[in-house]
Amino acid sequence: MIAAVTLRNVYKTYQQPVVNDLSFSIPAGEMFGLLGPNGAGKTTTIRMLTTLTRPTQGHLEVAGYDVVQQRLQVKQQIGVVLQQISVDGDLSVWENMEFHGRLHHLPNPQRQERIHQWLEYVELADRQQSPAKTLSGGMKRRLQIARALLHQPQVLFLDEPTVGLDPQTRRRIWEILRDLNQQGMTMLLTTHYMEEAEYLCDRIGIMDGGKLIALGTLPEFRLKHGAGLVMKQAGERWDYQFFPDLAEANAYLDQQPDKTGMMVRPTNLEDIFVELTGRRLD
Ligand SMILES: Nc1ncnc2c1ncn2[C@@H]1O[C@H](COP(=O)(O)OP(=O)(O)OP(=O)(O)O)[C@@H](O)[C@H]1O
Repeated sequence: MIAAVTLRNVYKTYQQPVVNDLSFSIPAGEMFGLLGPNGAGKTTTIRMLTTLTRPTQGHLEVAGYDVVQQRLQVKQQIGVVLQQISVDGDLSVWENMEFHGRLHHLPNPQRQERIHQWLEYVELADRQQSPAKTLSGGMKRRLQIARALLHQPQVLFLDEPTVGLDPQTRRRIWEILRDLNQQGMTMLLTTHYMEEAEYLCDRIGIMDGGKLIALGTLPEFRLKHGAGLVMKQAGERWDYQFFPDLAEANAYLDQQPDKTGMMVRPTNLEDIFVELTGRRLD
């Protein structure tokens, strides 16, 4: 399998290391999620991969190009959806697309065709003349996604794509991302929503304090840490006990003479994060 994204021993240091010896790769076609709490180093990792900031040390490759030595080629191969909504509010939806298309030197009539195609795809065709500032948060995010796809990138980077959106709008964005991935788009997204990583991502890298502390699929994590969980309320906090599966967790609960404040449920990513770090994601 060809790697679409590779990081080898990557560091970024400001006053202190914020990305600390990061190594992983993403095969072409994969939807990869970087999960971690605020300040874990996820945005900095995306900023390095998308040429927005240089690594202090280490090797980064995207679509076969060296991110430091071949910035221009990398920029042509990537689409980027940043956390801050970066559409120009005074320009219309169409003009935002047009501006991006011209930046990427897309010739006409191809540029017009693609703008039509992607605005249809994200269901913004009927708003193409509206100033972008009049769009809802979810629509602006969809415009960012359409714009990022205009020059047909091989890899799409999304930093917290659904942060601040209501659950219904979040679902809509998830469907778009999933569909794009099914069409073959490689994606790296960062999130601190465990449901987002669970729902969307083939593989998940868990980051904390600039380091990758776990890497795998959710079933792999469950196999390693236990797929069944018994939670027991202990005053203000909950004690967690992991079991290989739900049946064993239930069997354990059945044996307890006093089941007050105890419950059984399947293990999720947040539980695994807590198990690994002793803290919650938020
Ligand atoms: N330009 C900068 N100068 C100094 N420190 C920075 C800079 N950019 C980021 N940091 C620090 O690096 C650390 C990691 O930040 P980063 O934004 O990568 O984390 P994150 O996991 O993406 O969190 P969030 O979800 O809040 O964006 C933080 O402590 C942040 O304050």
